[in-house]
Amino acid sequence: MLRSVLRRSSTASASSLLRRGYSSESHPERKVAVLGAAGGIGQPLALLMKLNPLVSNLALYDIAGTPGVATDVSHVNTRSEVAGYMGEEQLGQALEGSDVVIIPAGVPRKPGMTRDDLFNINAGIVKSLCTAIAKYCPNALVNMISNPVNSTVPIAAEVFKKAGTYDEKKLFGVTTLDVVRAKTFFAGKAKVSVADVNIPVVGGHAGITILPLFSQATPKANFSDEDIQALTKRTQDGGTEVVEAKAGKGSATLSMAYAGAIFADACLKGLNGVPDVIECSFVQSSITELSFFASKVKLGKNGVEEVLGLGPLSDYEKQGLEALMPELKSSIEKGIEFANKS
Ligand SMILES: NC(=O)C1=CN([C@@H]2O[C@H](COP(=O)(O)OP(=O)(O)OC[C@H]3O[C@@H](n4cnc5c(N)ncnc54)[C@H](O)[C@@H]3O)[C@@H](O)[C@H]2O)C=CC1
Ligand SMILES: O=C([O-])CC(=O)C(=O)O
Repeated sequence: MLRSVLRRSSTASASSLLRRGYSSESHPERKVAVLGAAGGIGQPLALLMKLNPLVSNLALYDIAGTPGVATDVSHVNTRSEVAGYMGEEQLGQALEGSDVVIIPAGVPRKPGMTRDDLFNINAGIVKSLCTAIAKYCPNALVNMISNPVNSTVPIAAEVFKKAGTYDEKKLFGVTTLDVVRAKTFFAGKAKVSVADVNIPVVGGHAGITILPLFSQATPKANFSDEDIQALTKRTQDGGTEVVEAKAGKGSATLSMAYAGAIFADACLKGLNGVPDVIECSFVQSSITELSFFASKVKLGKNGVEEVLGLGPLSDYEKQGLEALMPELKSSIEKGIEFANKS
C-alpha cells in the first residue's frame, strides 16, 4: 500500500450511532470522493461529508496536503472510513467505486477578477480530473464546484462524451450557494425564519446569469420592486461580496462547503430512493434554448429524474432571463470549444 494513503476506521460504536437517530445498517454503502480536498472549500466540505450518515467511505484527494486532512477528519466519531490520496498516481484509487464525486479543485478569485478569469487555469484541471472520472468511476454523480461553473460543466460533459461515458443525468453544476444566499437575504429582509424560506435560483453561476426567482419565494412577502431588485443584485453579487471582504485571501469557502454538503446529501438521498428530493442545479437542459441551464431538478436513483420548468416569472424576472442568455450561451460555448480543441 502506498505510504501516503491513509485508512482510518470510524471509532463510533453502533449504539452511539443509534443514539444520534440513525444506524449504519439502515443506509446502503456509499463512497464519496472530494477532489481538491485540502483546499479552502475542500477541508470544511470533507468534515461535513464525514458528518453525513449516508456516507460509508470518504476519499479525500488533492495534489498536496491530503494525508493531514484525512487523518484529522478520520478521528471524528461517525460511520465513514476516511482515506487520503495525494498526487496523480493515487487519483484512480481515490475515484474507484465512488457514487458521488465532488470537485472543488482549482484556483479561487481575488478582488477585481470575474469567475471567467479563472478559466485558463481551472479548465485544464477540470478536464484532467474528468478524464480520470471517466476511467475509474464512470457511473458516479459528479458535483462540479470549480469555477467558472458555466463553462466547467460543459467541459466535463465533452470529456465524458469523448470517453463514451456521458450520462446527462449524472453531471451537476453546484449552484446551491446561490439558493443559500437568496434564502438568507430574503429571510433577513422579510424578518422570517430562514428555515421556512424557499427560493428557486435559475440560469447559471456568475453575475447576471444568476437569476433568483423571488416571485416564487415562500413564504410570500410584500416587497417593493426596489426591494426585489436590491435582493436580486445582492444574490448575483454574493460571491463578489465575499471575495472583497476576504481582500485577496480567496472566495467563499465555509458557506460553499455548507452548500456543497447540502447538494451532495440530496444526491445521496436520491440515489438511496428517497422520494421528492429537489434542488436547483446547473444541468443539461431543454427548458430554454441553451444546452445547460440551472433550474429545480428532481433527484433519483440514477441522478436527474426530472428537470423542472421555470414556472411563472414576473416581468422583472423575464427581463433578467432575456439578459442572461447571451453571456451564459458564450460561457457554455467556451467550455465546449476548450474541451474539443485540446
Ligand atoms: N460553485 C460555487 O458556488 C463556488 C465555487 N467556488 C470555486 O471552487 C474552487 C475552489 O475554491 P477554494 O477551495 O477556495 O480554492 P483553494 O485554492 O483554497 O483550494 C483549491 C484546492 O484545489 C487543489 N487543486 C489544484 N489543482 C488540483 C488538481 N489537479 N487536482 C486536485 N486538486 C487540485 C489545490 O491544491 C487546493 O487545495 C474555485 O474555482 C472557486 O472559484 C468557490 C465558491 C463557490
Ligand atoms: O465568487 C466566487 O468567485 C466564488 C463563487 O462562485 C461564489 O462564492 O459564488
